[in-house]
Amino acid sequence: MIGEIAYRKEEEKEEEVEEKMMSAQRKYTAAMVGGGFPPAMKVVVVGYALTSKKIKSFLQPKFERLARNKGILFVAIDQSRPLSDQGPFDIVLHKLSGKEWRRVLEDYRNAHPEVTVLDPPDAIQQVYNRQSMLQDVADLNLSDPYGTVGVPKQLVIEKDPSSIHRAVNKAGLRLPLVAKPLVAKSHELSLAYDEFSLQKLEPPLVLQEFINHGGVLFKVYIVGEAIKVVRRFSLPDVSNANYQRVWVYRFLECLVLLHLLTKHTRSLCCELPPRPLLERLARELRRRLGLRLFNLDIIREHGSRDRYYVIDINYFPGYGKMPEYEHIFTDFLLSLVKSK
Ligand SMILES: Nc1ncnc2c1ncn2[C@@H]1O[C@H](COP(=O)(O)OP(=O)(O)OP(=O)(O)O)[C@@H](O)[C@H]1O
Ligand SMILES: O=P(O)(O)O[C@H]1[C@H](O)[C@@H](O)[C@H](OP(=O)(O)O)[C@@H](OP(=O)(O)O)[C@H]1O
Ligand SMILES: [Mg+2]
Ligand SMILES: [Mg+2]
Repeated sequence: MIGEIAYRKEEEKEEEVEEKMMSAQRKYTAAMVGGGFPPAMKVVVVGYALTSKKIKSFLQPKFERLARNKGILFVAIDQSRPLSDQGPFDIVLHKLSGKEWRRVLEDYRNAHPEVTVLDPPDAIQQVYNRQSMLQDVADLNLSDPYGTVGVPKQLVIEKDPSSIHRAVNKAGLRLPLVAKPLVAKSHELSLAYDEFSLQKLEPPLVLQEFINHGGVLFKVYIVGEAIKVVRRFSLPDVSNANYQRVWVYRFLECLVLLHLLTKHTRSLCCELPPRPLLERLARELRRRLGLRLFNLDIIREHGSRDRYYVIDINYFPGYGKMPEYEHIFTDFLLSLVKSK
């Protein structure tokens, strides 16, 4: 990768000139980095610790090229070496799992408060668990002239599938229910249409009331203060006609079915949620969650003009699918350094 090679060269040269420089300035200059950056351009060094899947979807060549032109250099973090021995970085982008890695990041944040770590590991943990994921949206209880934003009624089942039926009745949840694994990184989703199917589910999971929403979902991508909304196909509404039988099925199978059913009969129409409502929601959640890189899955209740539900929050989602992400993301990275 061009960025890595350039960076290694820079490290070697840095040793040579270190004595002369005697500067606390951590920014890289073109002279230090070598080819690629115009002379005297301050280079923002972004260390990244991402899975190979994420690197492929996020660090696309067009994005890296644009970043380079704006003076941003992406450098792969080597997990086998101490973080403090690498860099120096201006920003660290990460999405890796494991307790040990979280500890490494926390130690690094404490030792290097001058580096912006996106985002704090503890804050990310909150949205990795579906029990706590939507808590801030519920607490916010947003309601203004543009609409209301809530969360579906939900219940956590830790274990014992035979107790689900009783727990559902006690909590007053109405069927059908969406069952999602408690750990948000797992994407297997089931629909339970009646009491019989409840005992077939495998805890630990979260049960959520299914909300009819016309088969359209809004993905709201958030990058710092920027937001971008796109429409996506979603699960079709549940009616008497399509749930006379008991169905518990995997989400993938469901998506194939959905795709076949809707391909020629539907287009992604309908109005986006009002911008001021989304801006307020994003602003509040950024602050409450302590995150800058996430997206929200939002649905509008069928038959309502302004009743919205947040059903999912994803940390560092698939930005490669967000229109204009290259410009939005690079501007965001530069703004972080500027604001320091
Ligand atoms: N409460 C609900 N009411 C209606 N439909 C829902 C509900 N919850 C989820 N869905 C549907 O199921 C899909 C998957 O659910 P969800 O987004 O929670 O799962 P996920 O695996 O975390 O998805 P992602 O890939 O976005 O991380 C949604 O995109 C939506 O189509
Ligand atoms: O952007 P949306 O449609 O919300 O979907 C994302 C998921 O929510 C993320 O969990 C995926 O990222 P990870 O594979 O890093 O978990 C992410 O993977 P990607 O970055 O490889 O596209 C997406 O699948
Ligand atoms: Mg989702
Ligand atoms: Mg999700």
